[in-house]
Amino acid sequence: MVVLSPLTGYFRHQGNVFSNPEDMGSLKEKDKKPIFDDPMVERVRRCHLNDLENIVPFIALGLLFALTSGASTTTIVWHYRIFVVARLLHTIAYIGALPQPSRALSFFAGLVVNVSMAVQIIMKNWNSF
Ligand SMILES: N[C@@H](CCC(=O)N[C@@H](CS)C(=O)NCC(=O)O)C(=O)O
Repeated sequence: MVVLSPLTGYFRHQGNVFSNPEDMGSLKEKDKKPIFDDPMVERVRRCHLNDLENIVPFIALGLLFALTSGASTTTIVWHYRIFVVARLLHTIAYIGALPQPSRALSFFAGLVVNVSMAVQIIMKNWNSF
């Protein structure tokens, strides 16, 4: 997820795809137009947004899971491992425009981990709510 911001910047500079006038200083006057529909820049931005939708909840759930669920260390670590691999594969599938269902499967693997942790946290702490 952290790499996707610089990757967006890389594709912006590669194709002179800037969205703000102040970013276009090096361009000729006729080329100084904001561009919001470059396929590669938008792809990386969608991938970044999808990471935010999934990794931010994972951080909160992963912490609560480790601290409150009572699950064994092995169970916790395997949830983390599967999530990390799933999200790396999701990024590779998205940025590489790999054929579906590669991206969908990696997305669902990460989602299952988040749902599994959420369910276990709720079940363990139900009486404390
Ligand atoms: N916000 C997502 C919700 C569903 C989702 O995350 N789907 C996965 C698997 S198909 C995905 O990679 N969506 C593409 C995206 O978020 O740009 C969307 O708009 O698609």
